[in-house]
Amino acid sequence: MDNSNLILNFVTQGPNVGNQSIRSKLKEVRGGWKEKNRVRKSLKRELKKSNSGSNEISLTSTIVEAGSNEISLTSTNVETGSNVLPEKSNSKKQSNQTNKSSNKGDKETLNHLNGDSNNKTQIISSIFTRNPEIVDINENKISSNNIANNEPSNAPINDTSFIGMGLNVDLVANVKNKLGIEKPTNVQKKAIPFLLSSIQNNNDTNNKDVDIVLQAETGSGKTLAYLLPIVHRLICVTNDLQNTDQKTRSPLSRSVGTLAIILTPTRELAKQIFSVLEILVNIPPSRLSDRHLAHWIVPGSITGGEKKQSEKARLRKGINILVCTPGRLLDHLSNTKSFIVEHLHWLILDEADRLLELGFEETLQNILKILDDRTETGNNLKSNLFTSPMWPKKRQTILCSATLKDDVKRLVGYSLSNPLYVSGNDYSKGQMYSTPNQLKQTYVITPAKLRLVTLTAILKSIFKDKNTNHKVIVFFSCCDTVDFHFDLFVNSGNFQKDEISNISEGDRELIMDIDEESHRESNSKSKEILSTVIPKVRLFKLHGDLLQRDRTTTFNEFSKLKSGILFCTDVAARGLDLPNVAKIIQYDPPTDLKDYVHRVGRTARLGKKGDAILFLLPSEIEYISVLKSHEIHAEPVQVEALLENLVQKDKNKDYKVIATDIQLRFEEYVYSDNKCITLARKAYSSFIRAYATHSVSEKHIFHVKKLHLDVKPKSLSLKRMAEEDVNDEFAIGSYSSLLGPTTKRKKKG
Ligand SMILES: Nc1ncnc2c1ncn2[C@@H]1O[C@H](COP(=O)(O)OP(=O)(O)OP(=O)(O)O)[C@@H](O)[C@H]1O
Repeated sequence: MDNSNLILNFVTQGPNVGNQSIRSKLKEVRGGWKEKNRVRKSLKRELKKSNSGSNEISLTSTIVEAGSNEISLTSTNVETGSNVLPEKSNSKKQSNQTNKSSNKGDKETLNHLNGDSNNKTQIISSIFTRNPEIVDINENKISSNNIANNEPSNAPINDTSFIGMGLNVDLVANVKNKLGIEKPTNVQKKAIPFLLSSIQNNNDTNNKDVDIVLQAETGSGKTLAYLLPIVHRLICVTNDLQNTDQKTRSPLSRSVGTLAIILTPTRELAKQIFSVLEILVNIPPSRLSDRHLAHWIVPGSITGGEKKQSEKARLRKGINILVCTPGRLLDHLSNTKSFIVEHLHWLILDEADRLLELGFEETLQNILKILDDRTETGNNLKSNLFTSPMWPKKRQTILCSATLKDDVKRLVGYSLSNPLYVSGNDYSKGQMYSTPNQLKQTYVITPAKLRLVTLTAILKSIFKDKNTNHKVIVFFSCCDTVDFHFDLFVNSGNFQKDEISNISEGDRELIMDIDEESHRESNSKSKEILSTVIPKVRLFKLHGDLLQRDRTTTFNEFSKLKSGILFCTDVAARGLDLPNVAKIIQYDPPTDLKDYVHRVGRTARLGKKGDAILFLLPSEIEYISVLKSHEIHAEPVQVEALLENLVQKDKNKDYKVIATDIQLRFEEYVYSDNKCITLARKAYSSFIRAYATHSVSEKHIFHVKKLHLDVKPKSLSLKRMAEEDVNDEFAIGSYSSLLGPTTKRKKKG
């Protein structure tokens, strides 16, 4: 046989034939895993020879194309005694045959190979057969002028400057030098003057230090919109005090306690805000004098990631601007006596919708009550430190949100008094959501069986040019699906099927242990995790079940990175500023519309271009109308067009053949190891649970019952799933339609 066209065939035996002897012989082998692997392979070869006449044959074949790294693989179970030997043939003819035979009912697609159909039958997974018909009711309703108005809506604007708005010159210079920010965005232009109002509109008592609701689309710079005025006012207060009391440099110190609290829903966001704050207050000596303008201001972040005692110690010393998460704040307000909040002047509720969504409403109410009781503002402040007109006359509360749903409005009702609504956009007719104009939004209706290969096709096409940098975020609905797909994309590309697929469970466990050893060894050498499915691309995962330390590392690394893929849950959807993300893939639709807005908002930030694609099942098409009713317009993309991206090198190849090969490789990988199967099963059940959490208003589109009807018309139902939960085959079969693998399996052992 020619090396350039190497075909390997492995024939599986009945589950226990010869396995005992392999296992016992392997145990006798001395030496490391490499030696054991070598012996195992030779034993397997012997075993194969001696059993070549067996009646029940499960056949798998691997075609290795010389000169190419791409390994294509097909497999299935054959129930006759015929020995099936696929050969590499004219690939185009082969794919044509695949197409023609694609309707052959319950058996997997039969592919009679060119020229010798009598005894050479290749059977491939039928991911292209019996898929529901896709009727896109939205397609012809979309007119091109609805799509991605190219004028960026969240970009900095040229007609105003920060100095023109009244901000301190040195603060503005600092922002320019350290953050490269020169011009305000629309929301900053609108909000900052109101937040400086004590200074700007001193005579206008109606317009002084009002509470503010800040609603602006994602990536429009809301953080600086509230941080800049606070730091500015503290600088002005310092200057005022220095002018009245020339002898002291500044009588204000960190011991004055906490003057501003910024509440955020997640630790990541708290850390992000804190790092911006550190930059803002670290102003070099003024060009006009040698004074450090804000030297006394100590920012701090308390998010529960460290020991409570050390948090207490930091609070005792004094944190003037505190960024924190609600649970920890309430804890310290209730239990840390040295936590001084009597002089609090600003309270910011950032990502307010997310705060509520994570169930913090009661915590927020308790925090507000304690702060109301303990805060002394305006005339109640006895110290001379607070006589400057630059202090807000009362505690100013600012609520930020990219979306304004009813729960947020309720929160506004009891936490803000007579608030002023400032919006970065021209929200029309009670519009609650807005996405950046320049964001290109698309959707693809994908039959369940094609989801995984479609995702692979998109990722492969994005990274096909090795010299271009891309950052991509893929959103999943739950932690377990992130874990499963992460493992699949990290390991399945290197998976050598011949290593393990044809041996018993007992031997498999032994061998998997050996292989894990080697895997651990290679992983400890390199900290970077590369995908083997999308070669040479770094892969990250981020979700709430990971250790905080790992989450922080991932966030930091992915932020700095030029090229890579992040698999994540909605933990990364809110507020996180991950620079230069080019594409968002919503592999699982969001469980709430506002999550859609936040997810796509990780790209197209600050006027930059961005792309977002949403995966929908055929039963979920109506979701596009829901988006449209909220002025969110997405353009359809055909699944076939995306899959054609799989044909990269050999243009004569049929994308269906390649997609099937990829799918089967995934399947073989999943079936190779009990751990993978467990991951898959967990992913499946968590996926179903997450699916059940779609909001009531969208239940008619995303209903678990619909999902089952759509996914496996004949055999699937939730009840059946529960009964059969112990059965790997069934679980994987069910899972497969939704998450990936689709080949029907014979139950082993
Ligand atoms: N005027 C500006 N010009 C250029 N860049 C800016 C400007 N204002 C803020 N930025 C930068 O834009 C990025 C996004 O800002 P920020 O995180 O505050 O946006 P956001 O509106 O809060 O977004 P999200 O709703 O997604 O949380 C940050 O990296 C920030 O440094």
